[in-house]
Amino acid sequence: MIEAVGLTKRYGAKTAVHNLSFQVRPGTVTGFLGPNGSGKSTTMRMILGLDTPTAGHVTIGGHPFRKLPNAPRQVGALLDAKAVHGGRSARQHLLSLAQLSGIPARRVDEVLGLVGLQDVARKRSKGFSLGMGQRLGIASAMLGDPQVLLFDEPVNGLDPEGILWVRNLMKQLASEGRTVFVSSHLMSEMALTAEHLIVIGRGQLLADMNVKDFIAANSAGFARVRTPDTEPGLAEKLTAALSAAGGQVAPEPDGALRVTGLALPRISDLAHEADVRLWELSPHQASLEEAYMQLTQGAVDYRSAVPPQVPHGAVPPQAIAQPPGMPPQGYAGDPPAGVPGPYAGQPGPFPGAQPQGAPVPGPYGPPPQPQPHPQAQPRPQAPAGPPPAAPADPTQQHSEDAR
Ligand SMILES: Nc1ncnc2c1ncn2[C@@H]1O[C@H](COP(=O)(O)OP(=O)(O)OP(=O)(O)O)[C@@H](O)[C@H]1O
Repeated sequence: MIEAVGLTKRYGAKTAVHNLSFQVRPGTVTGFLGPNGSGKSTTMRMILGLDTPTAGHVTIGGHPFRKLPNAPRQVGALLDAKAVHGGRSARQHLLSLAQLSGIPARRVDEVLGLVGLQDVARKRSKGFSLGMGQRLGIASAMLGDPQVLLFDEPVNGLDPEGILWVRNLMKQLASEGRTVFVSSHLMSEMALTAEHLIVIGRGQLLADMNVKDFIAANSAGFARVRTPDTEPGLAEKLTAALSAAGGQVAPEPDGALRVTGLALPRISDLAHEADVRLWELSPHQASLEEAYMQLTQGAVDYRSAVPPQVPHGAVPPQAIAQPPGMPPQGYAGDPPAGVPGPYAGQPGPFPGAQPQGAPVPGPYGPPPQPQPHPQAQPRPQAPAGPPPAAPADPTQQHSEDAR
């Protein structure tokens, strides 16, 4: 298990990570999400002993990485796939890592086969594509058959077959009882890969919960209702009836109606009372991407000049409070100065965080109201995994000194 407590990292005046506390448990793929510059890589580097926290601490199996007995044999990481000597072949690269950690050469050939690089094993890695580099990085991480694995953007540059392979690999590793912590910007992929999410924005914890709860907590479900196309005027009649009953009704591009604020049975009854036949009445839930965009709206440091639309089914924009010690910054899309965000003035160490264990809104009820957030959600203990065997050398990745 990885455990961070009050983890903080400042680079001069810049606070990259602020008072971050979370646990990454074995037996589950835990996704690590956050906008660009939110502190994911910094957090991963601190976990791997490559950066020293300004305050707080982070441990793996109860020990700081640097004090782990035979750390490289217990923890594997992919931080930067380009951190490879380009003049060496894939096999030479892995062999040198293996030799440093006392891993037999046959394991090198095993992992090359595992990641599908056996045919190019003797080619210089500088000719590798982005996807091949990612596979080599994953091979390095898995070289020691470690119990704890960290992957920073592992599917970056992979083709659809490669993405599917990484997804299955992560799940397989977790099902073996390993701790798998993976960052990604691809929400659709995270929704398929991770069971649990840790979301940060501007270095602060925004959410620590399972994917299903995360979507429910950060988006409102809706109903799609369709009246017969053959009978003009029915949609308007139904809209009037639903609106009078307190529902919010919006047209969908295909002519159906999107209804929030009313439960499905109530919509059905109201349609019946208004003598409106229905061709469709179906429940819908926002996607992880919609929920994520909604949660992190106030915590995005870098965005295009044209801000994205707030997705349908998502809760209203939320402001992420600035942590103490962080310089005031102006962000496109932030609430105007002086307008308190919904979390302003709320107690607790993570003012921008989402509640865990808070009542999850009904799928067709009003959007959820933000709450102060306890920092850890109780999760069932995963079964113990196989003992760690051999190394991957995260210190091959760029270090604090190198930055
Ligand atoms: N060595 C450093 N010196 C100064 N500032 C740094 C250093 N490393 C990171 N930062 C800053 O800390 C913040 C967090 O950076 P970090 O790379 O951890 O974010 P990230 O979430 O991994 O971003 P991305 O998704 O773009 O990879 C950024 O503002 C970054 O510029």
